Amino acid sequence: MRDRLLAAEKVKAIDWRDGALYLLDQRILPFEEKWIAYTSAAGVAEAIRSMVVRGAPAIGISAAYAMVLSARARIAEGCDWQAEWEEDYALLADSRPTAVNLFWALGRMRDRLDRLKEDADPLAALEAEAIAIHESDREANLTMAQLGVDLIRKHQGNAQTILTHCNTGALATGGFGTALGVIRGAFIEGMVERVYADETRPWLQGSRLTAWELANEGIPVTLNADSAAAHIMKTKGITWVIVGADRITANGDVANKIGTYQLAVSAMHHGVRFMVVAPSSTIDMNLASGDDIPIEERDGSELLCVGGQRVGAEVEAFNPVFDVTPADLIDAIVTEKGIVERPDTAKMAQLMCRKRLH
Ligand SMILES: CSC[C@@H](O)[C@@H](O)C(=O)COP(=O)(O)O
Repeated sequence: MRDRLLAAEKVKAIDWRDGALYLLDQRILPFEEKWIAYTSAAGVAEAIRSMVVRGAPAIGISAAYAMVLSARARIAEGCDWQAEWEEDYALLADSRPTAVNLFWALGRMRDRLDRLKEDADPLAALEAEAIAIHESDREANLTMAQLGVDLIRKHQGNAQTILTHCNTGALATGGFGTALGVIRGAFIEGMVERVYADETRPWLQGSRLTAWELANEGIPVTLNADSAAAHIMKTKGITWVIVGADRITANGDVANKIGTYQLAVSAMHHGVRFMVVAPSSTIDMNLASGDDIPIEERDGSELLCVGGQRVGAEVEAFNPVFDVTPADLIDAIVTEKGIVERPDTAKMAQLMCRKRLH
């Protein structure tokens, strides 16, 4: 299955070459495929903030490369380059608050620098670390896809009708996706009849990105309004809701794109299984529960305007872009270290002690 999964890796959103970070501009997909080259950490921080690049793992990978760009520029400037590198670190850490992969990747880059032998080349070491972070996310996607497919097979086998939310595919990761990776794997194995993709208001990751990724590969996909999800669960024979995550806490609570929580409540009501797929870099064992997760609120204009055109009345808009699904609504969390069914604090702690399966 691994080879067939690798052959399905067609789209990518992040490219590190010729000493620059290239990002596929996700603000204008699916109408235009435009790559932007970044050569400074400040540029990458702005790309994360403005969502040129988005999705928890992709944000972390981009930040890691940004720290290489920072080191190159700061070393060239001379003086106390590490102090200025720390300023870039803080700038990146401030770009988006919810996805913990950002802080995890930045932490790994700083650790690499701290462990550096005196005569070692810091730039080469940081670049190797960023590439390792990128590669290991790609590997994690492959492992999670295989584990997720096995889990589906264990419960129901073929003929899955799956509902998903946001975009968790190649555009959001270093490989071919977390939740969308499992869906891709299940399709390759002949197990998927149809995928329902929530449009994911207000940024439309579902209609612009997920529908585009799935349609490009010939995976049967139907787009629906977020508010149609409960009706679809009731009438369309949904077997699984499969989503990604931006931060999972020590008790198994999951922060993900706004609207995920109501999907989990609905899934429980309709007896539909609920799977979360995320690499261990998304797990934050420092937070006891989802109540502690900082939830990003973005500008109200994202709600009040569509395609740059004002559609809402002249009122204030509240735009939290993530929510927290409590662990007791989740059937399984699939990671590259293994699967946790019916997550709780003890099971999450056991999972984090395990080695990666690849
Ligand atoms: C593999 S991506 C998992 C999550 O990052 C994804 O579901 C999500 O919520 C992305 O939010 P976004 O605001 O588009 O960065």
